[in-house]
Amino acid sequence: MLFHKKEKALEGQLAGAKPEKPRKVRWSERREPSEAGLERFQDYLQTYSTNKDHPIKILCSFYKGKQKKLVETGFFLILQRSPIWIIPIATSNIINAATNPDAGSLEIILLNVMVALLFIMQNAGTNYLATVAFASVNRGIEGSLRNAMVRKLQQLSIMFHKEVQSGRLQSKIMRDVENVTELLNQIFRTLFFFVLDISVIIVITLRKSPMVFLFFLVVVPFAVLTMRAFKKPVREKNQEFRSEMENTQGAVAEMLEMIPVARAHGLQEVEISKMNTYLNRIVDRGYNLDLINALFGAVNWVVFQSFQMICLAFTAYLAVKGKISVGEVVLYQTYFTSLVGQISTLINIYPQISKGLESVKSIGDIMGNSHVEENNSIVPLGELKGAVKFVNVDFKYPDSDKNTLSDFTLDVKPGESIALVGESGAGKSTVLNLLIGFIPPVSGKILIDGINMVNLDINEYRHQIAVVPQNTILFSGTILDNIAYGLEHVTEKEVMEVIKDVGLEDMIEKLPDGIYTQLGEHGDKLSGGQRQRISIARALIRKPKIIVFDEATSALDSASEKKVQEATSNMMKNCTTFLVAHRLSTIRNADRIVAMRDGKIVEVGSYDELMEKKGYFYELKALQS
Ligand SMILES: Nc1ncnc2c1ncn2[C@@H]1O[C@H](COP(=O)(O)OP(=O)(O)OP(=O)(O)O)[C@@H](O)[C@H]1O
Repeated sequence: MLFHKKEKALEGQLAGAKPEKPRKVRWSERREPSEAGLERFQDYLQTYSTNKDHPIKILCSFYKGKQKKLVETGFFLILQRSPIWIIPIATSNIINAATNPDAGSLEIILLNVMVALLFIMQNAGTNYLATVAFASVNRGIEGSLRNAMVRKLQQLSIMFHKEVQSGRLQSKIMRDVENVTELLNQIFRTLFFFVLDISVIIVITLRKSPMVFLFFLVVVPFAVLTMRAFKKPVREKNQEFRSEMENTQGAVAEMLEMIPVARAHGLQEVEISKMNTYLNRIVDRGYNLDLINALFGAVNWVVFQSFQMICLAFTAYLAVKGKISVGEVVLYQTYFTSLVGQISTLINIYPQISKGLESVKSIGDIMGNSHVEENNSIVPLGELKGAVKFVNVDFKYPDSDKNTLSDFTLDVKPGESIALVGESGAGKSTVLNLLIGFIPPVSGKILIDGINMVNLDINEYRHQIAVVPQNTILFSGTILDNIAYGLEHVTEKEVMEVIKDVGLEDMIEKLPDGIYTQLGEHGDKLSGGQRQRISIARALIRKPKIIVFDEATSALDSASEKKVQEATSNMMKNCTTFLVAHRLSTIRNADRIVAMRDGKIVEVGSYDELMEKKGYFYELKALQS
């Protein structure tokens, strides 16, 4: 956008910043090219549609095209892990050499120390290389998965977005993807190490002493299960504590939201005592958790050490009987610890694995959702003229048992202004939603410049219309960013013109940064009326051929509204206007007023015609005056 350069310069001046030195591009800045992102998006859609109930298959497909990196990661992980298997062997050899000294003992000790040191040293490098290779795969999956979800959310119908809480969608994009990344990490690292360690230990033990192998086969599962039994109460208390924390988190969020309401009604103490109940419960649960952690931690330690002593007793017995060497006693002791540790870790991460698999499924609520807005693009629209024709349109919301709109027929010429009036729930916003293409008619058709809307490229159409919604939506950015939202070529003069049209020039002049003033989140620093005017300016600057106002001036006082109307009337001569307003004086200048009741058109005519007719519109007007 033309203004961005200037804005950056302005920021630089304010901060007194020096020009930055060229620097190396970091991983986080290496963006996936958009075609690759699109290809990956298609892959994810395909995966989620064909493997709906198979999270493991979905998970495997995330690695598509990354096999080379995975092999590289595996190679470095094996090297990284190798000291764990080599050190006990070297230690065993050294102890054997030391306990049975002869002429070659010192050489054996030196050689084993050197080999062990070599394996230890390489760990630093291979650990780093494994992490780099693995992180690039996993972070890549994390990024492209979020990217695909964002793309899909932009495609899902407005009805879907109205029905699903935005908080749930946010949690899917952030928390669920995080769980999946964690799962990928766990699966690859923990499972890989588990399989490697167990295989190496089995092979070495089987070759050296089948008797010790049999002992491991019986005692290791027994040790793991006993330790697990003692851990169960700790896990349960942990879960209770976690769920209490989650409840409290929800309550804190609600309390923060309610602060203005509570303050306005003098209910601070009620809120404090409500929160105290939650906070006290956390204290109790936390205290119980600490006690049980300490108690069972100690019991667990005792069980583990006892089993180690059993293992030591058994291998020492074999050594006394001359079946194994003293060094091998140490070797098997280390392997025993490693086996018990590995199996326990695997069991402990099981909840994390099942949480991750749940998240893989939960992401499917977005990726596998079929409520996508249809865009047939059969007939090119070209330059929009603004003719709109509703022909016998019926509409029914999916969960509703009766039609919201019935037999709605209206022929609107280019440049005409139409006001929709009627009681709350009459169906006015539904007509506007149909016109924008947010919802399709159940029967009947809508023609835009004579073309059935279902055959249009809906994006091409929407680029030529503008909508001022009931609830003004601003984003954190400058006033300029908010007005020129999505437009690439806008001049300062054009922005200032629309600002003048909506009567915001006085306010902007008083701001030290003018149109470059940063708005807070959702434009919180502005009044309702100011926000609405920015929203109108955003629509006007697009020079649309059809403009839709849904209660767009409700937050303005009558004088401001009149000013906005006068200023925008010139511009609106060139475009078809659809307007919904509860304040009936607002629609006085509309070419035609369409009065609606229960989803049907009751009357159509100019303001004077309808007032003269003394019908439904006249009654509505009388109620307001
Ligand atoms: N997503 C939805 N699902 C089911 N019913 C809906 C949905 N949105 C609106 N309705 C129903 O459709 C009817 C028409 O709603 P609409 O919002 O079009 O009325 P309106 O005339 O614009 O009302 P208001 O002036 O209060 O904005 C109402 O009865 C409403 O309850």
